[in-house]
Amino acid sequence: MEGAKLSAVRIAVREAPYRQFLGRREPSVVQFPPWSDGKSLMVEQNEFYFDHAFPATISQDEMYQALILPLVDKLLEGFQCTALAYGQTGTGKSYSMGMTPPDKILPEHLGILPRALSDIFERVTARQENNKDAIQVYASFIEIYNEKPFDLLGSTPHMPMVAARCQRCTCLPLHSQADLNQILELGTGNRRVRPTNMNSNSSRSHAIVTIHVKSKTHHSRMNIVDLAGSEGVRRTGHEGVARQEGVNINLGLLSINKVVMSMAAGHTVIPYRDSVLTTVLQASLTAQSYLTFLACISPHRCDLSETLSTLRFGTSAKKLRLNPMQVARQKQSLAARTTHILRQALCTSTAIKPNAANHNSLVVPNSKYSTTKPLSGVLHRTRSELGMTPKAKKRARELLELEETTLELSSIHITDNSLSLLGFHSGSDKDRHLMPPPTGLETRQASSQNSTLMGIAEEAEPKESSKVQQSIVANTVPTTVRCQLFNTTISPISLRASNSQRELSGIQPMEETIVASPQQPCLRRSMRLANSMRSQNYGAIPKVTNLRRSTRLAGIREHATSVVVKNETDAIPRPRGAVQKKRTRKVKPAPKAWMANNTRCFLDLLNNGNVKQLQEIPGIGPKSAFSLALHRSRLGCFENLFQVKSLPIWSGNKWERFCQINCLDT
Ligand SMILES: Nc1ncnc2c1ncn2[C@@H]1O[C@H](COP(=O)(O)OP(=O)(O)OP(=O)(O)O)[C@@H](O)[C@H]1O
Repeated sequence: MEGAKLSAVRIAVREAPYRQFLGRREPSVVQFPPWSDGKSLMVEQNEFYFDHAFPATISQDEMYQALILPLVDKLLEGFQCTALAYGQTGTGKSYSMGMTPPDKILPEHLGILPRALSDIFERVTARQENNKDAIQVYASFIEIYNEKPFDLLGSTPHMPMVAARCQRCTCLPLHSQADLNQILELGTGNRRVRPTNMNSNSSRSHAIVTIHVKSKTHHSRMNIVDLAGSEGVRRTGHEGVARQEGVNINLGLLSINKVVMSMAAGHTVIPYRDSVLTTVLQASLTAQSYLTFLACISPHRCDLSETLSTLRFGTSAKKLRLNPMQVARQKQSLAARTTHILRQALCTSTAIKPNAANHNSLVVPNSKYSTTKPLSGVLHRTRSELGMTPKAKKRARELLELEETTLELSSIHITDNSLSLLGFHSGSDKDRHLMPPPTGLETRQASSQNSTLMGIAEEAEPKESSKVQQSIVANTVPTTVRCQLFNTTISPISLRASNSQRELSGIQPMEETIVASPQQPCLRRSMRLANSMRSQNYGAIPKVTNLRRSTRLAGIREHATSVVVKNETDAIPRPRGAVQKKRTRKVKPAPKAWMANNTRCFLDLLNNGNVKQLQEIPGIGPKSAFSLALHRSRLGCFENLFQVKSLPIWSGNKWERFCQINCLDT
C-alpha cells in the first residue's frame, strides 16, 4: 500500500566521504541538523529540504532500501522508472549506482544496479510461480560520449548510433546476477574513463543501463543513469580532447537542467532535443514516469560552489509534478472510450470491424491499403464530429447561439393554433431519428396535433425501406411550426451524434433537438458548415458523401435551385377545392424572406464577430477577417451586403463563391 502512495519525483542527497588526497582533514561544509529527520541539510547557513538527506556514513544497503526499492515495485506494476545520479566529479555517483561488476567488489559496496536486479528476480520468480505469466528481463547499456550515443553491448561499441534510434540498442537477457556481472564487465570495459585531478577513474561519458521487464501485457523499463561528473575545466587541468570531453559533459548536464526547469515550470515545449542525453532520456522525463534524483555532494570546502549548484538543481527538480498513476488512468479510460466511439461510429464501415472475440478491440483487415493512418484520421474526425475537440465544442456553441438568434427571428411566424405543437415529442424512439426539415416549402397538415414527423414522412412514402425512408424524411419538406423550431436548433453535434455520443462529447444540445440528417462525415468542415446553414434555407441536403468536391457543390447548387423553383411554384394561387380547404396553411417563410433573414443574421455576425469568429465563416480567411474587422472599426458597421462586396478583399469570383457558400442573395 505504501508503494501506491509513492511520490513520482523524489530527490535525495548523498554526502561523499573525504578524499584523502585533498590533504588535511577539515570540518565538512555539509551539516545534518538534529531536527532534519533525515530530510534536510545545511550548507553555509542555508538549509535545503529533500526527500532524503544521506550523510557520508550511510551504507549502500540503507540508501538502496530507502530510495530504490519502492521503484522496483513500480517497475513490476508496469511503470517507467528512472534513477539518475548527478553531481560533481568524484562524489560517488558510479559507486552509488553500482556500475562496477559485482564480483569485483565486496558485497557491502554493491550499488543500486545489482541490488535492484536481485529484487526484480525475486519478485518475478514469485509472480511466475503464482500465475505462470512469462516475464522476461533484459538489459541494455549505452553511453553518451562527446554528444554521441554508443551501444556498449553491441558488436561495434565504438561506432556511434543515431540518437533517435537508441531504443533499438542491444538488449541481452538477464537470468541471474552472473548475467549482470557479464553485462557490466562488457559495458564498463567499453566505457570511456580517464584519470583526472579530481578522480583517478573518472567517467568521461554519461551511462544509461536499462533493465527491461517484458510480459504479455506490458513492457516497463528502469533506467539507471550515471551522469558524468560536472567539472570546472580549469580544475581538472585538461587540455585538447579531454577538455572537449568536459565541455560536452557540461553541455549534457546543462540540457538536463533545462529540461527539468521547463517541466517544473509547466512549459508545453520541453527542450529535449538540446542534447543527445535529453533526447535519449526523453521517454523517461515525462509525466508518465517515476523519477528519482540522487545528488552527490562533496564535503570539502574547496568544492563549495559545485556543492551549492548541485543542491540548487535538486531544489528546482523538487518543483517537478509528475503523475504516472493519473496518466495511466487517463490512458485507460481514453482507450476504453475511443474503442467505444470507434465501435459505434465505424460499425457500418467495411474497413474496420469490431473483434467478435474481444469486445475492446477492433480488427483492421490486412490489405495493402490498410494502414494505421486512415484509422487515426477516422478517429480524429469522429472525435471532431462528436464535438470532443475544443474547437468543435466552441464551434458548436457558436452555432447554437447563432441558431438561437434565428429561432427568435423566425418564432414570430408561429400561430396560436400551432403553439400546442411546440415542445412536444412522442415517446416513440422513432422520433429520435426525425429530422424536421428546416423550412416549410410545401404545406402539409399533420393528421393530428400529436402526429409525428415520421408519420408525415410515412404519409409521403410509406413503403420505402428504412434507409431510403431516412433520406426521404430528410428531403421531404413538411411544415409544422415544430419543424421550424427544430430547424433553428440544428448543430453539427446533433446532426450526426447519437445520444450516448453526445453525452461523451460533453456538449448538451437543446432538449429534444436530435435530428437525423444526411450523413456527411467525409466532407470538409467548411462544407459541413455551409451545408448546415444551407439546410436551414433550402431543406435537407441529399446524401453527398464520397464525391469530389466539385460534384458535391454542383449537387448542392442543383438541390437549392430545385427547392427554390418548387417553392415559387407553390406560390402560384391554385383553384380552391375541398383538398385546399382541408389544408390549413401555416405561416411559412418564403425563400426571399428567408434570404433576407439569413442576410440580416449574417450582417449581424459580420458586425459583431471578432476576427477569430469572422475567420470561421466559410469563405473568409485570416486576412479577409482582419480586413473586415479593420473596415468595421474605421467606417462603422455594414448596413448591407453591397458594402461588404465593395471591400478590396474579393478578387476574381471570390465574392460570388462566398455568397453561394453562405446562401447570400447577391
Ligand atoms: N560512499 C562511499 N563510500 C566509499 N567509497 C566511496 C563512496 N563514494 C565514493 N567512493 C569512492 O570514491 C571514488 C570516486 O567515486 P566515483 O567514481 O563513484 O565518483 P563519480 O562521482 O562517479 O566520479 P566521476 O563523475 O568522475 O565518474 C571511488 O573510488 C569510490 O569507491
